[in-house]
Amino acid sequence: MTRACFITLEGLEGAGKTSRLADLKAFLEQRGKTVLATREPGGTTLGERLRELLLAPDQGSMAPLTELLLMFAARSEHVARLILPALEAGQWVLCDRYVDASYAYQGGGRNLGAAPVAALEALLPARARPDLTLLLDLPVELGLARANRRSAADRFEQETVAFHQRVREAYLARARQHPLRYCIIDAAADPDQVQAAIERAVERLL
Ligand SMILES: Nc1ncnc2c1ncn2[C@@H]1O[C@H](COP(=O)(O)OP(=O)(O)O)[C@@H](O)[C@H]1O
Ligand SMILES: Cc1cn([C@H]2C[C@H](O)[C@@H](COP(=O)(O)OP(=O)(O)O)O2)c(=O)[nH]c1=O
Repeated sequence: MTRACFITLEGLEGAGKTSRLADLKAFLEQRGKTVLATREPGGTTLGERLRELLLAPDQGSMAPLTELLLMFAARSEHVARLILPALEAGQWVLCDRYVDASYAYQGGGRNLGAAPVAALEALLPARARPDLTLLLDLPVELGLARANRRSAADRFEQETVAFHQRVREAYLARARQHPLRYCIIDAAADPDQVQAAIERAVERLL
């Protein structure tokens, strides 16, 4: 039996992470895996409460470091209570956003840089490092247009195009720094093509 894997989906708003995660869960279950699908910020009761604070449009701005620390507070709870126990029980874990989102949004979008994110990441256990990160990449305007069609804008979706451009660039820089872990997927393509590319990438872990 192969070891349970930890797979993260990353990308801009509207990239298709939520839709593809559901299909990927079904694909893995067809292969006989038990799968936990979860998201960040969130996943636990406390994490979902922190998510509400972090995303509420009427929250207004917060200091970038406060935002980063709240993301990691939610993540610490998520890792300890959900992700590690699932992996240790042999379940595959699929997570809609994870540490790389902090590099992209707080490090890149909010201009904090990578150092504070790396310092917090170092506090997480080694087993909580993803085996594969699927970066659903697409132009900013396309992602925001899709996200706006879906629902009212949250605190991040209200940000400028320039903010989201920095987020995208920070994600692509992470992918260049971690070429073995990352797989960049063209998320502007049709859903079927995106799903096929994801399944090819995941097949290597099976
Ligand atoms: N490849 C695609 N082409 C066109 N529309 C898509 C594609 N993938 C997702 N969508 C649509 O875009 C919107 C955002 O998708 P979603 O999965 O919620 O993205 P995310 O979780 O990355 O923000 C949804 O309305 C979804 O149906
Ligand atoms: C996990 C994480 C998320 N975020 C942001 C990115 C998203 O805008 C938001 C989560 O919203 P979410 O609804 O999950 O994103 P999407 O619209 O793509 O489905 O939180 C960070 O800024 N840093 C982080 O570490």
